Amino acid sequence: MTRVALIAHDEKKPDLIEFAQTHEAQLRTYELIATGTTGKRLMEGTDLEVERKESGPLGGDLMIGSEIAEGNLDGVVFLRDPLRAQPHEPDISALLRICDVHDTALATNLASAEFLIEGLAE
Ligand SMILES: O=C(CO)COP(=O)(O)O
Repeated sequence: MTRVALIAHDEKKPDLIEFAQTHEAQLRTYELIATGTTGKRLMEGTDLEVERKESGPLGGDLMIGSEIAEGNLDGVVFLRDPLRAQPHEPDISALLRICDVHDTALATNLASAEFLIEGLAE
């Protein structure tokens, strides 16, 4: 089954929830994983089942990166906050890097997330 990670920084969580609501039918056909707070908010805001990892600052980005390294993920939607520094910036860079190492589809804004979610359906 297609497996997709959904992650958003705090300022971008409302955008991700709205995106998930809009694409809920499509997302339901995927296995979903998320960092801790993002996963909680997704399950509160939609009827989607989401496997939750640790919160990002506590290692959640690295846990998702490790799934990529193991070949378990088909795509990542990661709505980063481009305007605020994050304390776990090295973990974020590691996740982005491992996506490129394994050629895993990665969307870091809503416009590309639309393509990713639709593209994986094909
Ligand atoms: O910090 C994050 C990604 O870098 C997201 O973590 P949360 O989903 O726990 O807020």
